Amino acid sequence: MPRKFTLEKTRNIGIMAHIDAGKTTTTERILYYTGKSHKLGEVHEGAATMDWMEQEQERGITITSAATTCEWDNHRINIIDTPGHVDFTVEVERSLRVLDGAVALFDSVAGVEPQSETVWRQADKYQVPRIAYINKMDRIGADFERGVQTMIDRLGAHPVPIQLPIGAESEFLGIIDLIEMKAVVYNDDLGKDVVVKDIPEDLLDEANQAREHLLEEVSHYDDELVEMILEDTEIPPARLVAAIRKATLSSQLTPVLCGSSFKNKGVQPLLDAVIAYLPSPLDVPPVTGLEPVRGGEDVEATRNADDSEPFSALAFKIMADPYVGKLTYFRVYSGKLEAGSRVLNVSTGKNERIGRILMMHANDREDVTEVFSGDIAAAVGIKQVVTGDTLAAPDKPIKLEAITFDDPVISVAIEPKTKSDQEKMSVALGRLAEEDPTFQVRTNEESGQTEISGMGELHLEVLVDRMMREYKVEANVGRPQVSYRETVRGTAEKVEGRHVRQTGGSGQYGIVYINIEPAPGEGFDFVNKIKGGSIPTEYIPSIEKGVEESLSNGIRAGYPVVDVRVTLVDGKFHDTDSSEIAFKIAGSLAFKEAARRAKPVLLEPVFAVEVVTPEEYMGDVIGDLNRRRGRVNGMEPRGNAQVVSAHVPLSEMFGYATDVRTMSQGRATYTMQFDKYEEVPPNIAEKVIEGRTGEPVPA
Ligand SMILES: Nc1nc2c(ncn2[C@@H]2O[C@H](COP(=O)(O)OP(=O)(O)OP(=O)(O)O)[C@@H](O)[C@H]2O)c(=O)[nH]1
Repeated sequence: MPRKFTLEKTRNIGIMAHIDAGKTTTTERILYYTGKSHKLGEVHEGAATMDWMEQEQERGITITSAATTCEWDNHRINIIDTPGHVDFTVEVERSLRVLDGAVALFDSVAGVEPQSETVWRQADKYQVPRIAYINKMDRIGADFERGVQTMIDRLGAHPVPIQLPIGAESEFLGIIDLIEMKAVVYNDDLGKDVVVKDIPEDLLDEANQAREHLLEEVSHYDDELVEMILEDTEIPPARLVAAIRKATLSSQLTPVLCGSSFKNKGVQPLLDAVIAYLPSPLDVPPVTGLEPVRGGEDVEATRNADDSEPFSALAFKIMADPYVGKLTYFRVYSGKLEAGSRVLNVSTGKNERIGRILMMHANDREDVTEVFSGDIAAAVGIKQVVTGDTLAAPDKPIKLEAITFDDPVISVAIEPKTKSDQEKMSVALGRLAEEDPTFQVRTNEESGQTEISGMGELHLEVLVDRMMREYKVEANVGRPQVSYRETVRGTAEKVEGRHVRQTGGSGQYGIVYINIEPAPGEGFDFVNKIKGGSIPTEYIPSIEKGVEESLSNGIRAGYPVVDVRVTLVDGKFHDTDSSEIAFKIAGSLAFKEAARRAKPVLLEPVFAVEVVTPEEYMGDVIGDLNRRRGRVNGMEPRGNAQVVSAHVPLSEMFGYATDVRTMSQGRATYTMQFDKYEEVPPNIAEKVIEGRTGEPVPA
């Protein structure tokens, strides 16, 4: 079966938005107009087709990113759903990795909100070309110009309107298209009665100015356009579109559109803009990766978006599906893949048979026999796979760069209610962890309890909820605990680790000397400076292993140790009594002693918190943040409210949702996101250590 759409006519896009900006509604409308969904569902009444998970409907937030395929104007658009809540940044990261372009969606009243900032920066990191859509133009307080200004102020972006709104709030009637210089007026709220006409007299001046601004901005990136402007040549719309496209693809500017998805105004022009300005798979650089070489070092290689190249794809999402089992969402970068054929999971080294290939639509799925480069689809039948694995042609493998994720910052203990729950629980947790790399499961060595950890309270809540509902596990859930870390602030030199047992039989003999020092941002670094063979090379890896094992057991409180450099400087061995195990133990002992001497400290996750509150509660909000050990960084007016931004340790933020509501009679809202690890003040560190180890706090 030949491909239905050429690569030029394919768009892989994401919609990035702050929570509640209207992403679900907009996606719904897109699916409606592209004919894949037949009724307009009001999101919070549970009819929305994208938010198919129960929890999502109840909470009204989009949690999992599913890829949805639709068609518009003879193009295929794959929409990779990206969530707006920072507890799910992993979803954002993974979708940014596989999409080629994005629609950044903003609320016309709030403008750019804090979490849009996070996502925007992530998109900068992956150099994703974007167009912006200022939604909710029908809301009271809607202000297109201010929305655009906040993109400059808060994102440092280069927004250029290619549309203007006609009216605002309840008077929002449609848009002015600055390319065609026409008015698009919606006569109803269903998006059915649309007329294109001349720009209304009273908006003509404004439209001309905006058009001039657009031409000026775009001409910075197009010399020929400058000439046309200077010579007063009429610029054909297609010529202008091409110039905007070029500047958008190189991320030099962001075209801005507007609308009201809820009132069905502006959605079709948005779809047109996706096709006009966002990249096809051919417009983004070819992927690079490493090609394994038998018996040698891997070599760098690229794969072009081309069906005749060897098959390569990235698995970006694994989902347990109640009907077909495990679904692996993947993006094909090169080549093609037939259902029933074999691929190599380059990351595991195992060959896997692809059972079925499915194209996912919002509310149905279509079996396809073949997928081509640039496609996004889901495979059934891959046994061993995790997010970020590369799938490739077995005879021409390549390993694409894996997706990187932050470590979890929060954990809870969970205890199954009965013996049969115990088994179900381990299956459920295993599956959920497979789907979500920022969700980890471990057994606490001391208590024997199962601990799960993730990126925030909500993240864990949702996962526990899914475990109970989808896998019918009954369990008691403990209170959320912060994931602390340990590190050293000082140094220690030539610290001995001695493991010597020579009481008959073959003894054990290993002595090592190490230095330890802080290594900010490096995780763990091991340096071998053994000279003159004081320890034979074959024992060095065992010493490193011994040190590494100690790292995970902590120094004072049993939390993982990070950002240290350990240098092996000297040692002693015995011809017959030395062994790998003896050196491993010596390494571990040396580390424990050295770390203890090098000013160990406890680190805690600190979150960037932004509270939006009416002026009259600002004093209370700030006072409360101070009591939570928060550092208030600034305040600024936004509309008729005040925005307070602060850094607050996660351990002090439990229950904040309720407290802030009580404090402000329900009127203040807040957002928080992980920022960095910082040292815990000594008096508090003592309490944490006591709580963890049961050791008394010194008076
Ligand atoms: N007035 C108005 N309300 C809108 C518009 N678009 C969406 N909404 C409303 O805004 C609320 C949030 O919309 P959603 O589509 O769920 O927002 P979202 O960005 O998907 O939110 P999450 O899934 O929670 O991240 C809903 O009550 C919508 O009805 C719009 O254009 N105008």
